Amino acid sequence: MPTEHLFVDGALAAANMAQRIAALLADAIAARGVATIALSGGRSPKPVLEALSQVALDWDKVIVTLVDERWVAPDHADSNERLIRENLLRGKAAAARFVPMKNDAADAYAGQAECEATFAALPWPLDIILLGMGEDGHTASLFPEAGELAEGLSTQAHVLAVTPPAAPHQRMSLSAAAILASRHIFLQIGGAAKKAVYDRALAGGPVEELPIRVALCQHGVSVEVWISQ
Ligand SMILES: O=C(O)[C@H](O)[C@@H](O)[C@H](O)[C@H](O)COP(=O)(O)O
Repeated sequence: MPTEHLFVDGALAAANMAQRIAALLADAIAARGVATIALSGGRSPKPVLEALSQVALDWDKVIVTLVDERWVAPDHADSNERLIRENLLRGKAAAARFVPMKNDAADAYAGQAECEATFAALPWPLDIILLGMGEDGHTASLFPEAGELAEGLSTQAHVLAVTPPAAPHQRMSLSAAAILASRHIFLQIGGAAKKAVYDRALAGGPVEELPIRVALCQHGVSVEVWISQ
C-alpha cells in the first residue's frame, strides 16, 4: 500500500514534497556519492521543481533526467526538457547534471537506440522517480490504447518510443521495467477526478487498463503518493 500524503492546498503539497525529495537526494549522496532523479513533465511538477531548485544540496552530485519526453525541440513550449531547465535547473540546482531524452534524430523511433544507450549508462537503480498520472490512468508515456503499451510493459529496455492515442507529439518514455528499477517512487496527483482514478487503480485490475498500476500494484519499490484536492 503506498504511503499517502493528503493536502487541501496544492502549493503546500508541492513545498513539502520538494523537501522530502531533497532529503532523499541528500541520503543518496551520503550513501553513494551521487543521487539520481527522473522527473515527469506536464503541469503538476512545476511548483515542486521551483521549490526544489531553492533547496541547499550538493547539486553537483545530482543527476537529473526525465521519465518521458515529447519529441520536440528543447526550446518548444511542450518540451519537458525545457520545463526542467526553466523550473529546476536554476538557483542552487543549476549545478546539477541534466541528461536529456531528446536527441537529434528526426523522430522518437529513430532516436530510440541512441536514447537507450544514454539511459543504459545511468547508475541504475535510480534513486527517485517522480510520476504524474493522467485521468486516463497513464503515467510516463505509457498510455492505455497506445500501440506500444504492451512493449512498454514487457521490455527490459530502459526507454521506448510511443505515439500517444490522443496526446500531442511522439514521445520517448521510460519502460515499466525502468520505472521499477528505482529505489523510491513519488506519485503526484491533483483534483478529485485523478483521486478517483487513483482509488480505482489501487482496487486492482489489468495494468493495461490503468498503466499507473505499474507503480501502484507492486511491492518491490516504495511508493509515496502526494495528493492535493
Ligand atoms: O510528459 C508528460 O505529460 C508527463 O510525463 C505525463 O505522464 C504527465 O505526468 C501526466 O500527463 C500528468 O500531467 P499533468 O501533471 O499535466 O496533469
